Amino acid sequence: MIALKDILYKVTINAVIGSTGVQLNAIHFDSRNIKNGCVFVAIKGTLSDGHQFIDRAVEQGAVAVVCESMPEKLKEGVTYVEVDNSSRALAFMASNFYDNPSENLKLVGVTGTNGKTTVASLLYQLFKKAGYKVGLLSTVKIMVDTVEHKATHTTPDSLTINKYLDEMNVAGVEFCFMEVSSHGIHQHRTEGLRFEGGIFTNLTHDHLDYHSTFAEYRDVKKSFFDALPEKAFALVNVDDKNGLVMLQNTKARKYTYALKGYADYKSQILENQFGGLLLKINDSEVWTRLIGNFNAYNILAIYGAAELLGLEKVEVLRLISELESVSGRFQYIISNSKITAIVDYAHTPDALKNVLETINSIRTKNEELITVVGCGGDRDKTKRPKMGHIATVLSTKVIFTSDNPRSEDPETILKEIEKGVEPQNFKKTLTISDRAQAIKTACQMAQPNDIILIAGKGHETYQEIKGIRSDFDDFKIVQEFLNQLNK
Ligand SMILES: CC(=O)N[C@H]1[C@@H](OP(=O)(O)OP(=O)(O)OC[C@H]2O[C@@H](n3ccc(=O)[nH]c3=O)[C@H](O)[C@@H]2O)O[C@H](CO)[C@@H](O)[C@@H]1O[C@H](C)C(=O)N[C@@H](C)C(=O)N[C@H](CCC(=O)O)C(=O)O
Ligand SMILES: Nc1ncnc2c1ncn2[C@@H]1O[C@H](COP(=O)(O)OP(=O)(O)OP(=O)(O)O)[C@@H](O)[C@H]1O
Ligand SMILES: N[C@H](CCC[C@H](N)C(=O)O)C(=O)O
Ligand SMILES: [Mg+2]
Repeated sequence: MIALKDILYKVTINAVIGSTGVQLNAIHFDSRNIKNGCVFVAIKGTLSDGHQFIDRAVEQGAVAVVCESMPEKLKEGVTYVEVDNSSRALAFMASNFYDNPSENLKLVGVTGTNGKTTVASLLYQLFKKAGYKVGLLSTVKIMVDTVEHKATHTTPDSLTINKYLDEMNVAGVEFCFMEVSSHGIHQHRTEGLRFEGGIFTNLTHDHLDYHSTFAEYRDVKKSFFDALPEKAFALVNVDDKNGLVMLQNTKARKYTYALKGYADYKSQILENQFGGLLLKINDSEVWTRLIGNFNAYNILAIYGAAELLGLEKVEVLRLISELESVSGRFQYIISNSKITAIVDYAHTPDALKNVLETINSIRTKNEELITVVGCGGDRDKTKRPKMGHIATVLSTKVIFTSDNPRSEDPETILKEIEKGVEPQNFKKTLTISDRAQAIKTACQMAQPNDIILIAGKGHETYQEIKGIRSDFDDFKIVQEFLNQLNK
């Protein structure tokens, strides 16, 4: 048990009704989870307003309520705290509740449109190989050193983040790498955490359904760097035109990385093949099993971060050469008849373009490149025609299919993707909304030495159609069809 007043440190309070000495056993922001003795934090969400559920939370046993406006009906014996912003309050309360666990380890946040999972996961791998106890909060999974937990978000809510950081403290974790999504920053999920460093990968088109303009999306990312403390490092990709924008108002120590321009950490691609990349980083050569130009940026980011966190340069280079690719990121198999099937999480126009350009730079021109791709429902619709255009321009054949349509009509999404296809490219395309059928058709069409790219879902092991999630794994499915078809 802990007193309410002990977890309100740093929370901006407007008014209090009742005693802040009340004892609590848990914090909840969803009335459906409330049990006796907890505090309910009412948050204005995107679908509903948590303030509507205050009465229900109190009926279910909440002894305290944190809200942005006092409810009309107050219950005797319950404490009500009015704050400026409930999401921020929740983040500080969560951190206080778990005794500020981010202060007991070195926490590094990775933000940007693409590459967050890759950079965070590779840093986790690298620091594990260097012999440390390490934590990871990522889209793919959460790791408390060697113990794996399921991830539901890229950046979980502040209560979940602090709960896992606390577990990491107990396990003796020294470094934790976490993805910081724009939704996460905007919803104050990372507020109140003490970061040792921040990494910016890039900024391209995504989430313009949630952030109304690109400038707003950029400024949300920037606010993460604005909030870094003086002791922290801010490491940004300056080949991206928004890299320096991220550094404009930060108090943190500023570092840059680049393949093209001038930077503190520089790299050059010496070789780029299916076997991996040969890079020159500052003045040393290093081989990595990761593939594609964009991974040269990811490798450079982890090299810089590892050095800034105190690892020895030569050791970092040696460990980079041992790193394995991240699940669902350019994950590939070569079948018996030499068909290459690649599964990649490219779900933004820029990621799709990068992956296709990488494949085109490696393949010899007489093979086909068959791309199977779709776009998620209940997400930024303006990505759809752009991805349709990119897929058809950069592939020899394209099968449009469903990604996670969620609550939307799959056929409507497919029509919006097709709008981006130029007339001369239509003959390259097929539309098969059933994703398994689309993958099967690609396998049937493929001849020896051809390449199949299955984009958009990467590591995901489900598909969500009309709100129902069923098991679905691109990598397993393509393997099965290639086997079945004796290819
Ligand atoms: C759009 C969005 O970001 N939504 C997130 C948000 O929910 P919301 O604002 O919609 O919540 P709401 O349903 O309106 O409810 C408002 C409040 O009332 C409460 N409530 C609601 C119903 C009830 O009966 N009782 C009750 O108390 C809710 O718990 C909530 O506190 O806050 C929730 C709690 O933190 C999140 O789980 C939820 O993520 C949803 C599931 C989601 O899909 N989010 C995606 C878009 C997301 O966050 N993605 C990013 C990665 C994006 C990327 O970079 O690619 C991520 O970091 O994962
Ligand atoms: N540095 C990069 N620059 C551009 N594209 C990249 C980069 N790294 C990876 N990609 C592409 O973007 C896809 C997603 O990569 P990754 O999962 O690392 O990004 P993310 O930022 O974590 O995405 P999410 O926002 O969904 O969490 C990869 O499958 C690859 O196609
Ligand atoms: N974090 C991203 C992942 C998108 C992955 C794609 N497969 C989809 O479902 O749209 C999002 O929630 O927008
Ligand atoms: Mg991610």
